[in-house]
Amino acid sequence: MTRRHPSFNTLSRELDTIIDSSSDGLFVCDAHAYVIRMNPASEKIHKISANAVVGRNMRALIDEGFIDRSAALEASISKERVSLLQNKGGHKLISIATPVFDERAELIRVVVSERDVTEIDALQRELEKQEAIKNSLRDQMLAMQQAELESQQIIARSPQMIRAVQQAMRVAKADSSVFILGESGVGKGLISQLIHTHSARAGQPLIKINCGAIPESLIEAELFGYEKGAFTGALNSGKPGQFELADGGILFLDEIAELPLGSQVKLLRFLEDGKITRLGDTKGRKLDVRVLAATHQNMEEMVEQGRFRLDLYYRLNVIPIQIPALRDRDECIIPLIHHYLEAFGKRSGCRKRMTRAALDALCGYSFPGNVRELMNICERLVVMTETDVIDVDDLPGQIGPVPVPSGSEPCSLPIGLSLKDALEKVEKEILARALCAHHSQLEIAEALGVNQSTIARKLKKHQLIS
Ligand SMILES: Nc1ncnc2c1ncn2[C@@H]1O[C@H](COP(=O)(O)OP(=O)(O)OP(=O)(O)O)[C@@H](O)[C@H]1O
Repeated sequence: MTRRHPSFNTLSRELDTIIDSSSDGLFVCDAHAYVIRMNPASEKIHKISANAVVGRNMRALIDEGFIDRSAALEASISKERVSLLQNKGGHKLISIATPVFDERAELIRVVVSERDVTEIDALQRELEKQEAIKNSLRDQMLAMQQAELESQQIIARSPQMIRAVQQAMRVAKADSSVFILGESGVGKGLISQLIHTHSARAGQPLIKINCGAIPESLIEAELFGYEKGAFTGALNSGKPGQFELADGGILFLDEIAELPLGSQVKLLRFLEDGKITRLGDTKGRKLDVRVLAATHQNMEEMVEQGRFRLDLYYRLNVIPIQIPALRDRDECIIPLIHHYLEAFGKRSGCRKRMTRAALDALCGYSFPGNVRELMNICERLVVMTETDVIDVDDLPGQIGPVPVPSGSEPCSLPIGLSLKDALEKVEKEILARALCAHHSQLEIAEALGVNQSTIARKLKKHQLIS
């Protein structure tokens, strides 16, 4: 079946219907901006009848104050599409004038479409207002959170650290176990406190146990308690373990990777059924304890080596929070320095400030001991610097204006030094670094592979402690 082309009359009727039924205002002008027709929507927008406008020139309508500007007039002059946004009787009107050309590229008509955008504009403004209110509320909330964090002495400025803190605040409300991961001194203990403060158990104890600091033979009794006669030297009365002491509250197991395999089994059992059994006892005790665990070890490696149970690792790792190393959060370094200079300054009654060069040198340092090392450096600087201004020369040897690549020589030795003096100097430097990176002589001794009394003696000899 062939389709017949519509006649001119049919086309014209169709066009009339389209123009008249359009909800946008439409009007047509000739090449000299005389109005030829105006649709009902346009009559409504301008509150005027088409009869009063058709045949009139746009210039005259402007002169009579009917409109301020005419898109049709401007398009008839420029012979280009013109868009105008104007106010008309308290309404916002968008007019788009499109020139129409004949086959000889002569302008023959200008078609103008108009739309009253007052409502859209009002909606847009309302939306912007709501957005501004939302932003200001969010800023207020962030400022409050920041103030709260600072009151808890937690400085978080880098995106990764802010994320870790936000995660901690979020999981605080849930009652699940949390696994806090990160190098030594990054603030895992601090995050455990934050979780405690924001949890429903805030009014109950937060008990911290460093699993690495308790001898293997004692840890099970320490954690789970014992009954009388459980072992030689056991108290006659028996003794509750830390789990029982933390009942209703939170138990923070730091250095969890150091937990012996026997205690790992007991911990797993507790995480599964909420029961512990004292050493020498036969019946279990039901307890209500939330467990937080932390480690600086690579747990996957520990599991692979058979030193940590896979099932316990999975059970603990349900909610992991990774705390980034300080060298990976540049934005935190200067705020932390200011925070600790201020805190130690207040404590010792001598306010100190730091030169830009010293701050730059510290920012370029890798802080193997993380925030703890930064804190110790600040404390030493506040106490030891004689002037009020701390400069590069006052910084410990390992930090200097030119960063020393890690793994290279610990300190530069003057030529001509005797072997004995050179060794002394290197030993002092190594001890000074270790002092910054660790928080006890025991830790330094472990890190350097000597016993604690040697460390104590050498620190004294080099006058690194009084
Ligand atoms: N974001 C921080 N803002 C302010 N002080 C911090 C921050 N992070 C850590 N500190 C401080 O650094 C010190 C070390 O932190 P913390 O003991 O929590 O580290 P850790 O990761 O638990 O170390 P370790 O694994 O050796 O136990 C603490 O004195 C703590 O107050």
